[in-house]
Amino acid sequence: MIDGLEPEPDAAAELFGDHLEAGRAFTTSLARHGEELGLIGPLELPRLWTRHVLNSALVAPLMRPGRVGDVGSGAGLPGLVLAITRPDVSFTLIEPMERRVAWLERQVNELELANVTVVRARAEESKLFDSLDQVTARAVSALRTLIPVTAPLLRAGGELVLMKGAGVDGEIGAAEKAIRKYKLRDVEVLVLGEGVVPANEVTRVFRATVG
Ligand SMILES: C[S@@+](CC[C@H](N)C(=O)[O-])C[C@H]1O[C@@H](n2cnc3c(N)ncnc32)[C@H](O)[C@@H]1O
Repeated sequence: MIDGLEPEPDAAAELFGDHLEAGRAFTTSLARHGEELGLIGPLELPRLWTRHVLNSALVAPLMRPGRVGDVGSGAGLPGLVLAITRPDVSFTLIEPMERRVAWLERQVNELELANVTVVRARAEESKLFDSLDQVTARAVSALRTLIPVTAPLLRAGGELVLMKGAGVDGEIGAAEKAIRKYKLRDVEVLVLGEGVVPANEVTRVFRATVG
């Protein structure tokens, strides 16, 4: 077995349900090829499941049937993991880097994911403005700069679901101007994964509605 695969079998079963085999296949590919393709650092291998894959899957229950954009998908986090766990939702993975786009497309083919489109672009140049029901992002940038990049992609009433670390409250304070400019309402921070993943892997989500 490759290091880093499934040290948390109960959490994996709970979060992936019927889609656990696909989750394992994706994680195995990422463990095998992620470092050489520059998708993950060598230190990430032992914590691929908990810190990256399970962490991404925690957001799946927040997804609504409709069209979701994942800005800066990189290795497919959270976009591919969400597409695996939520076949009822259409995902558009937005990523500018050619090698990462090639990886995402290869995974879509290998995992036979019919609910994913990959767009090679920066979000600001993606021509997806006003079109999406929800937008996710993980490890892309602080809210102050992330909100101006993600909020314009949403239709009126659409929702930001931005994965954040423990510093999210400070990021919200620094993003006040952007929160006002993009007319974000119902702003809240959700804490996900308590009792499911190890305490140090609990994640936070900045959630807000546009307009
Ligand atoms: C640190 S990586 C995180 C990747 C992945 N979301 C994760 O959690 O592992 C940030 C990614 O965001 C992409 N990115 C940065 N700015 C972007 C933008 N304006 N629009 C779309 N993608 C962007 C980068 O190319 C990179 O793949």
